[in-house]
Amino acid sequence: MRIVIVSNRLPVSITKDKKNNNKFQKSAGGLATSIGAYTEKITELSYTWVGWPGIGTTIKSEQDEITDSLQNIHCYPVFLTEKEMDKFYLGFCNRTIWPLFHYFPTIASFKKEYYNMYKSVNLKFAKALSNIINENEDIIWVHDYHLMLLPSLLRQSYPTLAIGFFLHIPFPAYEVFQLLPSQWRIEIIEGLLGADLIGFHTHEYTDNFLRATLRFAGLENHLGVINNKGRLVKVGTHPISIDYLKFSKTAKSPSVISKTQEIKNQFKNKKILFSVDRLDYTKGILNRLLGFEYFLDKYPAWRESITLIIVVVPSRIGVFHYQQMKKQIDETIGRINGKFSTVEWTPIVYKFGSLDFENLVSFYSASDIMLVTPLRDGMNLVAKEFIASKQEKNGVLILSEMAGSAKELLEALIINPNSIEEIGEAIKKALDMSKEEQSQRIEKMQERISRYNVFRWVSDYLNELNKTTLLQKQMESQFINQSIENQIISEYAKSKKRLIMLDYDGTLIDFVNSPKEAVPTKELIHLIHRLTQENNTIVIVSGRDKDTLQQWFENLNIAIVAEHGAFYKYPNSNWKLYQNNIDKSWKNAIINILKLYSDRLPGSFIENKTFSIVFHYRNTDPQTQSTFIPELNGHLQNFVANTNLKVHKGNKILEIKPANIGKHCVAEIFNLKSYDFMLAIGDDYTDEDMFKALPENAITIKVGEISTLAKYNIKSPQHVIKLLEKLINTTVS
Ligand SMILES: Nc1ncnc2c1ncn2[C@@H]1O[C@H](COP(=O)(O)OP(=O)(O)O[C@H]2O[C@H](CO)[C@@H](O)[C@H](O)[C@H]2O)[C@@H](O)[C@H]1O
Ligand SMILES: O=P(O)(O)OC[C@H](O)CO
Repeated sequence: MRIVIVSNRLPVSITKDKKNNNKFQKSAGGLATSIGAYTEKITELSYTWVGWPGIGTTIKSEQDEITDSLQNIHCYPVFLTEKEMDKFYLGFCNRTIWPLFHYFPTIASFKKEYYNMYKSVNLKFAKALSNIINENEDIIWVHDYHLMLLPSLLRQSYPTLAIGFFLHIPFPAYEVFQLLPSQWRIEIIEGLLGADLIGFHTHEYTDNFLRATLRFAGLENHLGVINNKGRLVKVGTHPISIDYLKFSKTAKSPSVISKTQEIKNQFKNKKILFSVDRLDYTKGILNRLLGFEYFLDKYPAWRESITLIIVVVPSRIGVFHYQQMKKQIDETIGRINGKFSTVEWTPIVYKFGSLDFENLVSFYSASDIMLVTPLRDGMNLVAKEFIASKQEKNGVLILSEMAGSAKELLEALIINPNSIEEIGEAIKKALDMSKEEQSQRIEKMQERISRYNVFRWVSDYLNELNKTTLLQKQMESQFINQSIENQIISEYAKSKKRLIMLDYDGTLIDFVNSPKEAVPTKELIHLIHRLTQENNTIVIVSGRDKDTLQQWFENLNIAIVAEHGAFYKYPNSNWKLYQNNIDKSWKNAIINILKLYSDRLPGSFIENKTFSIVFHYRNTDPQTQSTFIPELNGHLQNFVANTNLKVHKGNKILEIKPANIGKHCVAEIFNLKSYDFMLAIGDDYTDEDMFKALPENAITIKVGEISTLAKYNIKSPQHVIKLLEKLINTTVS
């Protein structure tokens, strides 16, 4: 078993040294830090990490050299050209998705050329992976917003491959996701649904994704499991964490203890406020500075007794808004320092660059207050790293409620980062907090992060992925397999007189938006015609009205059962009523109720059949359906209580009909004993009546995965058609 981690960026980036030799440098950012912490200690699985090596060479010999050297550190490169990086990485990833998913829609750019390049780079990753994938051995774990189309691209070639996807940034609310052009947003959702497990940091992001899936792809979920055309996809919350022990041990190491002391000495008699981020407008660095200014203005007694150390690592400098942010940060720091500095004191100490690990932990450890103020952040690891480094259990974390980590680090001082006052007042509150309270709060947070560390995160995620693939296999085992199919074909071939009962919608043809559009294709008519050529009685057993069925199948030599059994006709004969005196007096009352609801639910309509009434809601807003339909169903159920009517919930319909009308009628209409082969296929609740009424030797098949009275399940109408074709071809050959 091998785990293949796929992310845009490899954990190392290659740069050139002065002699033009390749030099490896650790990649910055949360994804590389968190997954890197896991791969550093990985023992139970072998692994390969696939991604961009930070260099855009197109020279084959150079690429080969890089590929070879990366192999030693379990990495496999996907080379992206400068043009690809420009339109894919700086373009769609960081000018479209990043701002949009972080709720900055006004700076998001919606350029088609960016999206086209995004598609083509995702395809490039899929092709690169095809060089190394072993479908039966590998688990593929795709990471982050750069590669949201990749899961379904892989799924097309590898139907049984275990694929996980994790999004490191927020998945936004429906209204924000909706801002993407319609084709892009549906392709993104479908792209993600190629995975077996889709993970998010918080329940909020999970809910947002499930809502978008319902609205834009019409797919419902049951406890986070989506059935995507016969494939199960689990959507779940997996809050990422850190290597707690690495931080806590390093904080206690002699060299860090001594560095911590050095920092404290450097800022003697001053409280240290600390912050560290990638340069990003989402991180709320400006508001943090303004909050500090507010504090210094409002509490002048603290001046000269407090210093803010702010470290910002360069990031995505090719995007305008990042350059602009850098400029604003520089100017604001200059202005605040100009306003408050004295000969002996500079309020803000600013480093634009990276800190190595020991220095980072020393600063966490030395600081009294940590400021984490993102305007929006998927999780934010910095907050957790600070807590893990606080081995003396002193210090206060000020944390934005817009960070995913605020859902877990409840003992932090939680602030709204848009409020300069809240940031400033939180600094004051932190300074006033007793040592005892600081220690109690930190201890609780440490307990949580040490337990739920990055290794636990990985193992929980992989367990969940494994469970989902097992669930899928379990579901698959219900379906007709090759040996059952062979058995059916052989029984068919041996038999002399056959009765084949086929439901129509959802069995021979997929559901469509308007029932009138579900006209049988020429191919389907031809198939049924060929079926009737043999010693077969073919019956279409449908809930549709008799006139429609008559019109669609008029030239075929088949029997038809219409309106779920209210009417029937044998081949080449006239329609008959299954029962005389069927009561219709109830219909107006039901129609009046349904009209009230239909007026309130745009897209719904009422179908008035001879003996039943159907409320169709396929084309209505999926979100509204979830509250509206149970309400209507409840109303109807109460209304029909103590009558001989029944309300049935079908595929995006509610149908009201007399209880004694049903597809069980096939057992009476046809002389079942005269047939030596009986096959019934249907997808609907009404087909269960047919399955139940047939004798033990009948072959009954349900379309879809739902539990059923039928002997077997089959995946889809397309599979039904294939099975019927095989039956014909068997006897013909
Ligand atoms: N100046 C500096 N010097 C040295 N190290 C520095 C540094 N600035 C930042 N770092 C390190 O880089 C990492 C940053 O991770 P974050 O989670 O804070 O944000 P990021 O946006 O990169 O990650 C994305 O992925 C992570 C993981 O899923 C999510 O938490 C987050 O919301 C999402 O945006 C931390 O490990 C931090 O220590
Ligand atoms: O530097 P980037 O653009 O690869 O971003 C790194 C962050 O971890 C993104 O999640």
